Amino acid sequence: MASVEALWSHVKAGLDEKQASVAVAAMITFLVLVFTTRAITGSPATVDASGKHKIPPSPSYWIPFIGHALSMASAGFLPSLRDRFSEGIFTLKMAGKMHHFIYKPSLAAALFNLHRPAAEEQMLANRLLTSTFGVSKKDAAIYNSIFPEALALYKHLSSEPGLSEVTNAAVSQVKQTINSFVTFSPNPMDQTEWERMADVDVIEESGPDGPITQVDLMELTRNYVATTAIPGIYGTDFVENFPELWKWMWIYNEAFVLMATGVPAWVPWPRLQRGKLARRRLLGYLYEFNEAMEQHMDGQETDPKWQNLENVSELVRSRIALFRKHGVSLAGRASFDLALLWASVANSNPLIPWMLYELYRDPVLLEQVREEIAPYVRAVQPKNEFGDAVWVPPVLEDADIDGLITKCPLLKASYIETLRVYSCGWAMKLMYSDTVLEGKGKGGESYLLKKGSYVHVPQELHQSDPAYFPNPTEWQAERHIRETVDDSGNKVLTAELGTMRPYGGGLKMCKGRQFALREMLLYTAAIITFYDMQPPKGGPWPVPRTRKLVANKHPKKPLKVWIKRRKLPAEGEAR
Ligand code: HEM
Repeated sequence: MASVEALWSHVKAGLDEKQASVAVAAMITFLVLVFTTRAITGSPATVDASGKHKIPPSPSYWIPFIGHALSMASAGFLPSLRDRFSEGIFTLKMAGKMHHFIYKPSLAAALFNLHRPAAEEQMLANRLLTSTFGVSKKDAAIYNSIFPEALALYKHLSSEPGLSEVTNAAVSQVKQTINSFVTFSPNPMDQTEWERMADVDVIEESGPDGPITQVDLMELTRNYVATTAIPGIYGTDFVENFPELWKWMWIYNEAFVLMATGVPAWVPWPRLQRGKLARRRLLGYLYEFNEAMEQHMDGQETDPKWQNLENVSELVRSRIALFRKHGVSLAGRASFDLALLWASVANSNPLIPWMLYELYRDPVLLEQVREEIAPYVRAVQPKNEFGDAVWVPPVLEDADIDGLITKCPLLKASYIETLRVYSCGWAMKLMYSDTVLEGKGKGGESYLLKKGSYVHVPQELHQSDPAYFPNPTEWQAERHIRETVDDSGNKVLTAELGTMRPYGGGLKMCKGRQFALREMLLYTAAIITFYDMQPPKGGPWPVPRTRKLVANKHPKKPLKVWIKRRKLPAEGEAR
């Protein structure tokens, strides 16, 4: 108080009497406005004019028009409102618009299951296509007119035979490369691209337990997964021809939200400027790829660096065919491919290092998972006929993905818990007409969402809700395990997503979710089979501080680990 008075006398000293009275009047007007706003805004849940539907509750705010917008910067703001409003929905006012936030699973399900025209569902996403992926207005209009057809092509990713083709391509890549996930070579010429990006440092070349390497786990894993999983979608040439692809992708990802919120290009924000440069590079690569695909599909000769285009997936081929048929420009195709490529790596790849981190820091669970997956990830050490001086790489003979999904509940529960703790997807919809959300179940209320209001489902609000997940900040895979009894009376353990919806829902639901499940189980299972990890120099595992990056959490500082090879059963040896 004393400092406010001191400040005020300082201000007064610099003003003449007339100026001072204007300043006093302005300040009083402002305070009256702010306190009146605070007094008249905010309300508990009320009912609409018909008396049938509820209007969601809303907290009060201080500043007219701006409303709650400033409070959104605080990480604890939305969780505090979740704990205050038990209805599962509340409304905030920001920049003059109503924004409803939903965190009760039944209301989120009701929102996702609304039968709205496809064009309405796509309308907001169209803005992203332009602001973030750089689609021109002309190509966006064409896409709008062919949206249902474009959407239908995702069957080549989400159902058979496409799903198996993409998954088998990843399995085949993992078989070929798992031994060079870490090469343990101090010579950069012999290291892989994903190692060089992970600040690799060989600690010991030939200790009693074999070589040890220090790496940044996030960088190593997300780049390894991108380099070996994406050939199944974009073919091998695309990934091999652009070794800097992933470097630019992660720089672009850092600026994704700034681009999505439409921060103008001229704002000198270094992260935004770097993101725009990265987008130019990525679009350049994808343009070149599309040019080569154009020639390939027309039966023309391509540059020798594009000799393996026949292994591009049916999903990508059929999209190009559709875009060609409807006159989407090559630049437009590059932008739509950027959207698909980004969706394919940005969400799942950073979750795999988190799953590894959580498993390695729980040695008991790690051993249980290793035991559970052993029949489905068959890895052996071939006979060494050259003596100890020569290292013979172990072999990943087979990875049975169906077995991992259906017979390994602890692994699957670890995947679900990793999604719960580390993913923070956010679905957003605009109401083009007054809409009633019918909450299902006992005591399910219906809510009226007015035309022109926005509806958000920040998945994290539910995923961190202690009412559903006790001690929500703790990673506990076992919480997702359920025991059931099968037809023969045997106990069966299963793990399901339950009330969680990390992939969204309805028409816009993630089209890569089936592949993401397979990818996360495959890579985690292969890596924990072939490698051991520990914190650098031993000791307890650090608990990294995190920041949100688009739809995932990322470590604020590099997540360094020491990695060494695991001893695998010798060929022909009983397990
Ligand atoms: C765990 C990993 C993943 C998560 C949590 C995730 C989540 C999501 C979410 C929340 C959406 C938006 C839904 C909406 O707008 O309501 C989405 C869209 C999409 N995802 Fe994923 N995703 C993951 C992995 C993948 C992968 C690996 C692929 C491709 C291989 C993929 C392809 C897509 C596509 C193409 C869309 C856009 C669909 C459209 O435009 O309608 N996703 N994803």
